[in-house]
Amino acid sequence: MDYSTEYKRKLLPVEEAMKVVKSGDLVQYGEFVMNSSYLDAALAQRVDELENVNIRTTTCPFPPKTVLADPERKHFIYNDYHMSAASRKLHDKDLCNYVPLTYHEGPSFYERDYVAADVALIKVAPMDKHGFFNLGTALSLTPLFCDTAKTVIVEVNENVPICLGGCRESIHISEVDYIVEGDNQPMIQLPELPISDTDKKIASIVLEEIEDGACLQLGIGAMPNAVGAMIAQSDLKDLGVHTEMLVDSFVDMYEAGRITGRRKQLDKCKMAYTFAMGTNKLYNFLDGNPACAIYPVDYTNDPFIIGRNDKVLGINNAIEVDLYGQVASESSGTRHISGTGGQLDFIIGSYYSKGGKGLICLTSTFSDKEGNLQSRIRPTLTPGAVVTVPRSINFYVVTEYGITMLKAKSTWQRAEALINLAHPDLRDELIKEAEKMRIWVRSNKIV
Ligand SMILES: CC(=O)SCCNC(=O)CCNC(=O)[C@H](O)C(C)(C)COP(=O)(O)OP(=O)(O)OC[C@H]1O[C@@H](n2cnc3c(N)ncnc32)[C@H](O)[C@@H]1OP(=O)(O)O
Ligand SMILES: CCCC(=O)O
Repeated sequence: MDYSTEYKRKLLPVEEAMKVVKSGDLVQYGEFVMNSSYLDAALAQRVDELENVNIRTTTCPFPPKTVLADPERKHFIYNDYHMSAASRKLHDKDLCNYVPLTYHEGPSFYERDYVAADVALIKVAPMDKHGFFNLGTALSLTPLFCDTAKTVIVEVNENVPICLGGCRESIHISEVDYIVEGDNQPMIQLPELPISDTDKKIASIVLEEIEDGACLQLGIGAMPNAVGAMIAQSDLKDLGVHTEMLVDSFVDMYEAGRITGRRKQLDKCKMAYTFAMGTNKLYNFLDGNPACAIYPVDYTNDPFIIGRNDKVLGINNAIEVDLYGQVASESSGTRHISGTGGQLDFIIGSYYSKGGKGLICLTSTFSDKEGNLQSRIRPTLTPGAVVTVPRSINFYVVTEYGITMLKAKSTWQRAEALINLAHPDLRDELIKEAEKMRIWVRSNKIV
């Protein structure tokens, strides 16, 4: 079948396409690096004509022009399911709302009609001969935006890599209302983060936990990248990947021969993921590569699906952990930092996995804005901090001073184990605080 007539019929100049948006609408942007700055800039041109337009995204890496054009928030109200550094800065200035999300539940928000977009603005690769536009590096919740929006507008960009997948990695022209040909901006690249000596120390402790045939999930930040770099140089065999986010270090591990996926129970020989963010090294690797399979997040992050692979090793970062074992990864006190994302999904999923381990990794200290060294292992979480992983679900905690497994430990055993992961100079203070909090049973008091 020839789709070129339909393509021409649906093709609009960007200014015309943006006229679809009305005051009071909910406009759903794409996700992660698949956000379209081209469509956003065109919508921003209409700032004075529109009122009370809600925009939703997931981890948009740039500050949208719609938001910058409206510092009083009279026209556009911006919402993010998970703060990027750019969203965090906007949130600090009251220009971005956070929408709490346990990541694998995201698609169900739309399936259950808790939220429905009026207009979806989605960046895609050029149409193939079968009439499909590939959705590129972010599947996540995007198919549900397209299913539920009253109007779907796609921006075609020739630089979007074709990400092959397990399901719904493309949208068909019959499901698209309007097509805009964009400015073919290159893919947004995230700089590789510098890896500190402490990150390397933590990574070396994590490496000890990884066996041949393990199935990896790496979170965001320098430390998971350090783990990836060390694995690439190790002699580990037949590692698998079932992750939320695919980053550059997976390419290094694959090219070094560490990843084959042969021992996976699901998606054998494929790296399963729901979004990718990194540099062109990653995007070039993904393009048309059958070794990778992108899926919606209600597959990759469903704890029961995660648990069907054996030896799942989830490696994620946190902001602080208290002596009860509660993990705060999304806020520092009342300051919102990021989001729950898939952290809880992977801690729970790794526990369901035969031989699985869910690791919360953090440096033992943090320098505050005044340059004072603060312990990230704290008696209680900073007031206002949001709990990302409850104590009953937390599994392993790692700092540069070691690793501990919390399951089946009493409250005093947990506190003792966690104090042993704190910076040695800060341990006495933690012991005193634990005593005040009466965490110890008298006979087990630390002396
Ligand atoms: C994409 C994925 O991660 S997939 C994995 C599953 N999802 C998750 O784990 C989600 C929850 N986790 C996260 O969001 C991240 O891992 C984080 C926030 C815990 C750490 O991420 P990193 O990129 O290493 O954080 P980074 O060191 O850049 O700090 C981010 C911000 O938090 C602030 N921050 C970090 N630690 C602290 C602290 N102890 N006290 C106060 N502020 C802190 C930093 O100053 C920075 O703010 P800024 O941008 O204003 O300077
Ligand atoms: C949107 C989810 C991103 C994360 O898990 O960090």
